Parts: sequence; C-alpha cells; structure tokens
Amino acid sequence: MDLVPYDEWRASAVDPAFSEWLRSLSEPEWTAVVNHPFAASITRGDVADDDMRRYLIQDFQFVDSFTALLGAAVASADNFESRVPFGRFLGETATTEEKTYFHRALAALGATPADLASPPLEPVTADFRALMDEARTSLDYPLVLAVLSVAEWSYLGWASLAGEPSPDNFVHREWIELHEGPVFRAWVGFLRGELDRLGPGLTSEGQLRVLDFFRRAVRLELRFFDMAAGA
Ligand SMILES: Cc1ncc(C[n+]2csc(CCO)c2C)c(N)n1
Repeated sequence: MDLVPYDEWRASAVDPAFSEWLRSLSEPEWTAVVNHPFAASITRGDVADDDMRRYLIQDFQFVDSFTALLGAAVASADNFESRVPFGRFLGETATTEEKTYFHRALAALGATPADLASPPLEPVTADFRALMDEARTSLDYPLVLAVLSVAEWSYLGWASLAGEPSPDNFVHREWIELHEGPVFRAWVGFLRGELDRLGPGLTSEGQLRVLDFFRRAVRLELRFFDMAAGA
C-alpha cells in the first residue's frame, strides 16, 4: 500500500491505532503471511516431516536472535511497567516452552544436535537475523517493538485460523498452541498497545522509520514461509 503519513491516514481510519497503520500499509504481504499455504498446512497437520524439520531448524536460529531482541526491549523500554512483560515472556516462554518444544520436535523429526547448534543458514534466515540485530543494536524501543510485533502478531494471525480438530501429531499441534490462546493474544495486545502508545508522538520521520522496520519484517515473514514451502 502507498506510503500515507500516519497523521493523514488517521483522519479517515475506522481504527486509528498506530499499529493498524503499520499493518495496513504492509499489505498485501501481511495477508499473504497470515494465509500462507505452509501455515495452513501446519494447521491441518499435513506438513511432510522433511519440510517441517527444515523449517524448524531454520526457525530455531530465528528464535535465538528473537530472544536477544527481547533483551533489547527490556533494556530500551521507556518505563518500568513496560519492561516487566518482556522479562516475564523471556522467562516463561522463550526460555522454557519454546526451547523444550524445539528439542522434542526436532528429535522426533530426526534432526541431529548439529542441526540445532549450527546449521547452514538459508538466505532468508540470515536476512531476518540481520534485521533483528539492526533493531537490537539500535536500542531504539519503537524499532525493537516493530520487529517483535510483526513476529508475534503475524503468527497469532495464522494460528487463529486453525480449525478443529487439532492435529494429532504433537509437532503440529503444539506449534499451533504456542501461537494462540488468551495468554498469547494478551502478549500481542501488549506489543500493539506499546506501539499505539508511543507511535503517535514520534516525528513523521520517526514514524516512517518504524514503518520501514515493520514492512521489512513482514516481507521476511513471507519469504520465510516461502522458503519453508520450498518455493
Ligand atoms: C519466522 C518466525 N516468525 C515469528 C515467529 C513467532 N515467534 C518467534 S519467537 C516466539 C516466542 C516463543 O513462542 C514466537 C511466537 C517464529 N517462531 N518464527
């Protein structure tokens, strides 16, 4: 979508939230991520083991940089109240659930310890890690938020489309469960709320910089699923 400045867009928007400006200006890629055939295949539980293994091996490398970026959010947030949810998420999800899921799922798919420790990176994985490193080293809280929100909000998007029954295979079922439900929804709501709180007060250049990071992250999510689908 065209680059309409936030103040101009807000005047005629149904939902004038800053996060909604970021999302709607990231179309059509946003919708392509949420409705991606690979994600739909996860929700049906019919991704082939070889494809799921390749995706999760690359994603484990993604999650490593993502976890480092959560640390940058703790460090760069503008107040104590905001630091706490990042610290809680780091402790509860990133270091426990996600880690045990990856280890169990990749073992079940026949991956080796080397596949987890230092696999060859696909170009999109390297590019995504570079964007997260750029946000992390900027220590600019709205930029950190932009990249984190895309990762979490877009995953909530496809996982929310999962129907019943859940797949029997735990590799598929738990990957869906990690990305939906009330706790994950509240976490995404918190991230969006932070963007909505801070975005409107940025200069128009600052707002466009946040949009640039947001859009780059959305394009990388799309390329990541394309890679997983073997495209
Ligand atoms: C390419 C890619 N984008 C987003 C996510 C979503 N995600 C990343 S870390 C994390 C927290 C722990 O669940 C979540 C939900 C992903 N896994 N892979």
